[in-house]
Amino acid sequence: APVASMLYGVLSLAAGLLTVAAAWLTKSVLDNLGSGAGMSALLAPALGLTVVGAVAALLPHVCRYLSAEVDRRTALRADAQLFTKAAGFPGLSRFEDPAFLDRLQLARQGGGRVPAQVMDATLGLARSAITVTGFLGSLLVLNPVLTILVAAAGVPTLCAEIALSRRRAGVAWRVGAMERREWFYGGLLADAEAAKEVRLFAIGGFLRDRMLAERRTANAARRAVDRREVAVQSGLGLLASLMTGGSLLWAVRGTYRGELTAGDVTLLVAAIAGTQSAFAALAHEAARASESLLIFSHYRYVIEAPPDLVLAPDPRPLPALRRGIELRDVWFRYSERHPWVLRGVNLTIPHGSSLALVGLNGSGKTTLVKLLCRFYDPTQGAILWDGVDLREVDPAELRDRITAVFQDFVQYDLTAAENIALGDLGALDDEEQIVSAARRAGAHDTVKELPKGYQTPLTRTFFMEEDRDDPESGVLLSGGQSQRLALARAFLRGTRDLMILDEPSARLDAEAEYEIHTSIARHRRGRTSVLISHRMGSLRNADVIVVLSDGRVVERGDHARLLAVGGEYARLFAIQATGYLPDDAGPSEGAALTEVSP
Ligand SMILES: Nc1ncnc2c1ncn2[C@@H]1O[C@H](COP(=O)(O)OP(=O)(O)OP(=O)(O)O)[C@@H](O)[C@H]1O
Repeated sequence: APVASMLYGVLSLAAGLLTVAAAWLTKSVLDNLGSGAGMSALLAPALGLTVVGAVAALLPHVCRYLSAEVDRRTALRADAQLFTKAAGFPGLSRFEDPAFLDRLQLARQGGGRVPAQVMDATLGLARSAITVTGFLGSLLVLNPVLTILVAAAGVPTLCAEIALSRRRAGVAWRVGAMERREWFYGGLLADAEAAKEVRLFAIGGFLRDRMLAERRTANAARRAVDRREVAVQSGLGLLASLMTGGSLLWAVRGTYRGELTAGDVTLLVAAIAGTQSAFAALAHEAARASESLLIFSHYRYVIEAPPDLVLAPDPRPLPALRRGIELRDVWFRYSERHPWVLRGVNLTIPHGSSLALVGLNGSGKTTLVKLLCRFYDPTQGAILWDGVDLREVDPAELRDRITAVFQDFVQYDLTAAENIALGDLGALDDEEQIVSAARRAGAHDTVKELPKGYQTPLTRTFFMEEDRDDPESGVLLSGGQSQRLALARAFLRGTRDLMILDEPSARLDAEAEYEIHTSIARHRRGRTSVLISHRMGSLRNADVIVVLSDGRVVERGDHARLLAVGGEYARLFAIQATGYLPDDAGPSEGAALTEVSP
C-alpha cells in the first residue's frame, strides 16, 4: 500500500509537530497580549493557532482511515503469502510437527495484521521522538539548565516504561500458551464432533474447570503486571507533577523578576508535560513494535521454512505408468526420534494389477501408501515408477497421476456437487461427470433425494438464525453416506494411473459394502490399484495380497495360495470367517426375530 503508507507516514509525523507548534503559538499570543502589541501582531498567531487546532482535529481521523487501509491491504497480502506457503509444502511432515503447527497458528492469528502494527508503532515512535526534540529545543531557548533537568527527568520515565513493557511482553508470551489451552478446552465444549463423548462420559464439567483454571492463571499473571504498572506509573506521575510544579515556581519567580514572559511560562509548562508524556509514549510504542515483531517472527518462520521434501532442481517428467511401481528395500521412520515403521520392504505393483495390503493395526499399511503419494521420501531405499525414482519427479505431477480415498477422508462444508468435484476441479461445472461418479460410488440415490439435490450444502455451519429450520439451507450426512461421496470424489479422477483405497468401506453397511466393492472391482479392472482393508472378504479378488507385519512383508500371493500356506493371512481370514458362521444360538435368535417382525 505505497500511497496510503506514505501519506499516513507524513501525516503521522506532522502530528508530532502540532503540539509543539500549538505551544509556541500560545506563547506568542500571550506574549503579544502582555506586551500590548497591535491587533495584526495578535491576529497572526491566533489564526495560526486556529489552523493548528483544525488540523489537529482532522488529522487523527484521516490517520485512522489511512492506518486501516494500510492494515487491510497488508493483511490481505500477508495472508495470501502465508496460505500460499502453507498449501505449498509438498509433504506432510510440517503438519505433523507440533512446534511448527503452533507457529502457523500464531502467524495465522496475528501475522497478517503485524506489518500495519509495526508501521503504526514505528510511526508512533518517530512522532514521539519529534515531539520530544521539539519541546526540548523549545526549552533550550528558554533555559538550558531546565532543558537538561527535563531531559534527565525523562530518562527514568523511559527506563521504567521500557522495563514495564518488557514485563508485559513476557507475560503476554507466557499467557499465550495458557490461552491456547483455554481455547482448546473451550473448543471441545463447543464442538459438534466432541459433543457426543462430552455428554456420554460427562466430561463437560471437567473440561470447563480446566478451561477456567487456565484463564485464572492467566488472569493472575496479568493482574500482577497491571499492579506493578499502577505503582510505577503513579510514581512517574508524581515525579512529573513535582517537576512541573517546581518549574512553575521557578518560572513564576522569573516572571516576577521580569526575566520571563507569561508566554514563556505556558511554553515551559507545555514543554515539561509534553516531554514527559512523549517519553512514555516512546517506550510504549517501542514495546508495541517489539511485541508485533515477535509475532511477525512466527510469520517469517513459516514463510521462510524450506520445503519439507528435497525437491529435484530439474525434475524428470513422469509419463503414464507402463511397467509398474517398485519399492526397493524401503526403510522409513517419521523422524530420527521415531521407531522404524517400514523395514526393508521389497514390493512390485505391476501395471494393471491390483494389490491388497493386509496387516494388524500399526503394521505400516497407510504409511506405505503415503510414501507412494510422496508425502514423505523413504529414509532408505527407493520407490521407482517405471524405473524412475520418485525423488526425481515433481510431487504435483506424481499426484496428478493418482487418485485416492484415504482412511481419514474429509467431508467439506460445501455442496454435494462441490464435494465430489473437488476430486477434479475441471469437472466443477460438469454435472454429467459428477452424477456418473456419484452413481458408481452408490451416492446418487442419497444425493438426489436431498432438498436441493446436488446443490444442497452438506453443512449447517454457515447459516443465519432465520434459516435454522429450513432444511434447504443444509443437511448433515451419515458417516457411510459421506464415505460414498469421498469415493465418488476419487472415481471422478477415474482415469489416473494409480488408485489408492485405504479402508474405503469402513463405515458402510453390509449391503453398501458389497455394492461398493463390486463397483470398485469394476473400476479397478485393468487399472493399477492398492487396496487396504481389514474386511478380508473384500481383498480376496486382488491379484496379489501382501501381508505386512511390523513394517516387513511376511507373506505375498493370491487368496487361494495364501490360504493354502496357512500363515498369517489364513489366520486373520479364519478369525473373521468364524464371526460369520452360525453358532447354536444363531438360528433360533433369527427365528424369534422373524416371528416378531411385522
Ligand atoms: N505422522 C506420524 N508420526 C509418527 N508416527 C506415526 C505417524 N503416522 C503413523 N505413525 C506410526 O507408524 C506406525 C504405522 O502406522 P500406519 O498408520 O502406517 O499403520 P496401519 O497399518 O495403517 O494401521 P491401521 O490398520 O491402524 O490403519 C504406527 O506405529 C503409528 O503410530
